Amino acid sequence: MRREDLQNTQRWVVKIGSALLTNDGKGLNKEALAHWIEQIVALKRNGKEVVIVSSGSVAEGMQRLGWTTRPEALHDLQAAAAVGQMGLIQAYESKFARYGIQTAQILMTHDDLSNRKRYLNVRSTIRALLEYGVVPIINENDTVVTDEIRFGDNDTLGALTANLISADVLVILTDQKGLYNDNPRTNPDAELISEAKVSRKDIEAMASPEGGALGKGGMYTKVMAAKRAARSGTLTLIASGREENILVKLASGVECGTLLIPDVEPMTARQQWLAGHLQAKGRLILDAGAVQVLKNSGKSLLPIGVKAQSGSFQRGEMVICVDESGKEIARGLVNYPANESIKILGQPSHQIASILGYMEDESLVHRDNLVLSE
Ligand SMILES: Nc1ncnc2c1ncn2[C@@H]1O[C@H](COP(=O)(O)OP(=O)(O)O)[C@@H](O)[C@H]1O
Ligand SMILES: N[C@@H](CCC(=O)OP(=O)(O)O)C(=O)O
Repeated sequence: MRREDLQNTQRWVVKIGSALLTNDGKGLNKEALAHWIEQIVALKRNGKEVVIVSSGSVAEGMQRLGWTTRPEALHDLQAAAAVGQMGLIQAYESKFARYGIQTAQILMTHDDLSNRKRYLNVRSTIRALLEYGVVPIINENDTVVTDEIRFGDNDTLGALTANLISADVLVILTDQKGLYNDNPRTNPDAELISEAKVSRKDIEAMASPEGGALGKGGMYTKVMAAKRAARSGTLTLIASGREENILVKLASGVECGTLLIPDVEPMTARQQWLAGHLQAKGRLILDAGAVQVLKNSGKSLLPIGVKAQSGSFQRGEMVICVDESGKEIARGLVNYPANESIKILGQPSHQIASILGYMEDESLVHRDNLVLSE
């Protein structure tokens, strides 16, 4: 993959972070917004499809409510987000309208993406919108999520969106020029990394979770987002939204920002959906034989290879499969609820019916519902 190849890419997800969208915490930076929109219009005229993942609702809500510091309490954050989302979407809508381009608001939660039906629905809605030339503008549905089930940062949402629509490119615009080998906010000698493969282990350590006062997740969630995006073969660009014409420059292959190249085997759409489940309800501890079978032969997980379990899960919920040292091997949807699976652990599958009185499946996790972790 070379920078010039970016000219030939088609489907882009552009994530614009809180740190960038707001004027030092005083509401939205409407001038900057107008400049990104102008560039997105240019990309569209060049034949690209663009989906925007935009933060900024909490910051805009704080401004509208006259609050100067980001509230701590969840209900206050949610109130600010509900007020601010109005302003955010108004700003996008009115600016795109000047170019005769329609926009659409999509608010998503983690639940929407882990429920297979809702996931497929939102996927076809976004595809339809793109077909009609509309620019979808996505944010987390902050008003309905609780702390345990939120994405929190929009980098993760951007990556899952890129997976959802098999985007070619995920651009993460932020307030730094890209990924540095150390946090430039605390280390003035930190150097910008122009290009790296996503499988490089050291890039995670370089990226600190410390962000600015308004952003969530810092650079760490951006690097993790690039790794997630790579599951659909999507390449990630982390770049400064403050640089003039940044999107147009990136699209024409100019070297700026950090290019994170997917160098891992892309997953199938179903595997991406499985891997995108951020919350698991339980753990299964596998013996060494089962670990090998899962890793090397792509077979289902049978109860005989499971030594222990924890957590309370229902049939069809996500569980993490770990080896005896606790290292994650795979994730998958379990075929039996916790109170039944505990009875069949270590047992051969032909015993399931006599132990439980019925047999749903001979496996605890079927291979179609299983995805290997890194
Ligand atoms: N290695 C790094 N390179 C660049 N920025 C970093 C790094 N580690 C941490 N950061 C911090 O991440 C911040 C961007 O993240 P964040 O504040 O969450 O912004 P956003 O709202 O755009 O997601 C930067 O301002 C910077 O201070
Ligand atoms: N959904 C929140 C965005 C969360 C957030 O700040 O994320 P990020 O821009 O990744 O630091 C909002 O609109 O304010």
